[in-house]
Amino acid sequence: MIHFPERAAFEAALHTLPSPDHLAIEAAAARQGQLTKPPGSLGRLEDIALFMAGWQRTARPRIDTIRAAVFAGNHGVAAQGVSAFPPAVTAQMVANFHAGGAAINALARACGAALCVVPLDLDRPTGDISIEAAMSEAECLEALNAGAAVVRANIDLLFVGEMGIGNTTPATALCAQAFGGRASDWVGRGSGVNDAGIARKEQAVTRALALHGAACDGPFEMLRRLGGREIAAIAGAILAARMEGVPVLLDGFICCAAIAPLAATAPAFTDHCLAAHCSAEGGHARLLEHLRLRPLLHLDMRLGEGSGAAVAAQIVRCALATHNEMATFAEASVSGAL
Ligand SMILES: Cc1cc2ncn([C@H]3O[C@H](COP(=O)(O)O)[C@@H](O)[C@H]3O)c2cc1C
Ligand SMILES: O=C(O)c1cccnc1
Repeated sequence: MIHFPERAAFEAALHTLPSPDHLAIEAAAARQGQLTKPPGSLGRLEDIALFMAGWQRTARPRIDTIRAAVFAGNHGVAAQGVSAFPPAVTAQMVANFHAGGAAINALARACGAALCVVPLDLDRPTGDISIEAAMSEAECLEALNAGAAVVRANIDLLFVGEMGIGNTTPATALCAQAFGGRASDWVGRGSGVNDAGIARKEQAVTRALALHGAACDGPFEMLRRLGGREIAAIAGAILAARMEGVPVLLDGFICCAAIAPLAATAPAFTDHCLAAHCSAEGGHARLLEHLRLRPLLHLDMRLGEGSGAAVAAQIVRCALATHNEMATFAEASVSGAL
């Protein structure tokens, strides 16, 4: 299991990222060329099969074990009136996850993912980023490691989600800090705030950037000052997945914002990630461009929890079903191209 004993270990890992197995990708591409279909006719399903082959280091990638992890945290900045819902909803939704009644429960069942729910100190909201750092160094490290702890090398596909009332506000701040621009370039309605709420959110993010911007000298400091526990946990999980060679399906705005500091430092960071969907949240399309990822789906979803990733996991299943189960031209005695 991956563990980051200190901040330096987390940042060093970003400079020694493993690459996919190019021989496995070539072998998988050769197989794709022999299957009973015109070359390229399965479009991005073929790309997904090659992606999975590269990270699983085999020409015949599998999808027996899908792990979904939902991290939950509470945010001091919620006190600024940046969400349409009260902070108590975070813990209430965690209870709903445990009871099996949330969207992610239904969607994880539908795609055959084993779901784990990881509440992170819900009784202790992080610091309000508009007036102080979200976390101490120890708290941030603990959250990163809580994320890394859900990853095992034998997982075929990982996706992560989050629950945290107010968390689109730190997510917005992380995007602006990592990739530039003003709060207004990245802000959106989150759980459904009205115009006055958007104005408060923009102001909170602008204050946070002015307060912390100059001190954000790397990805750890960005996550510590501007993030939150569930956001740092997502970053830790996705980095640990890379270190273990586990491919990842990214979910919506918050999930992608969590890795913005990592991708801004190491642009190849997202190589082991597929973007499940483009959320309806204002800044997500722009964020995906900065992450150099093309989303698989546009379903106007804006929920989080890993919900979009769970839907896209079915597409990954379809990609591997065709890749592994189709007959070749020779096996089926079908004539090849003229
Ligand atoms: C009942 C409920 C379930 C949710 N599940 C995910 N979110 C999503 O909404 C929150 C972010 O939006 P904001 O920044 O506006 O608070 C996060 O918890 C996110 O996961 C939910 C929100 C609510 C209200
Ligand atoms: O894109 C998301 O994941 C999202 C958007 C709004 C609220 N919660 C999550």
